[in-house]
Amino acid sequence: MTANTSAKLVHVAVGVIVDSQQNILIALRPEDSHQGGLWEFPGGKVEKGETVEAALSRELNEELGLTLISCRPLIEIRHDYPDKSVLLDVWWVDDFTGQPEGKEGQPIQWVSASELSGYTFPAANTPIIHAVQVGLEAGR
Ligand SMILES: Nc1nc2c([nH]c(=O)n2[C@@H]2O[C@H](COP(=O)(O)OP(=O)(O)OP(=O)(O)O)[C@@H](O)[C@H]2O)c(=O)[nH]1
Ligand SMILES: [Mg+2]
Repeated sequence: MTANTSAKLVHVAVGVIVDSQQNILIALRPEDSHQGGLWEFPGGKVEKGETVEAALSRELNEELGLTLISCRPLIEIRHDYPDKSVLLDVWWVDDFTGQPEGKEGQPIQWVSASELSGYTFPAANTPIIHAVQVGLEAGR
């Protein structure tokens, strides 16, 4: 049987969380996960019947213990990995409450926009990182 990649497109809600000092929160993906051992912007799969914002809010709570207050769309990226196709729906997270923790044991780190270039992310993230750097330079 021939796989139909578009039928398997995985819709993912992704948050670029920015604090008052313009630092960005990144997390390390577990070794045994898809694109494991690479850094990511927190988020996860949009469930059936869920809006992207609701998925983002749920994922930020599950993964980091944060409560989302406000977010705005940043960029949408469609990327085909050899084993999987993803639609990354990326949002600025401008306001949240709570102190982020790696609730699933994942290391987390606050980094400046320029420091992002020193971390290895999945291939799909290259245009996201560019958009974050341009956006923060322009004062969003
Ligand atoms: N969260 C997140 N996922 C990303 C990024 N870049 C990227 O290619 N992905 C891909 O998006 C897909 C879904 O993300 P995820 O693993 O966070 O999904 P999830 O939280 O629902 O995890 P689960 O499958 O263990 O329930 C993965 O295939 C992952 O490799 C990113 O910056 N953040
Ligand atoms: Mg996730």
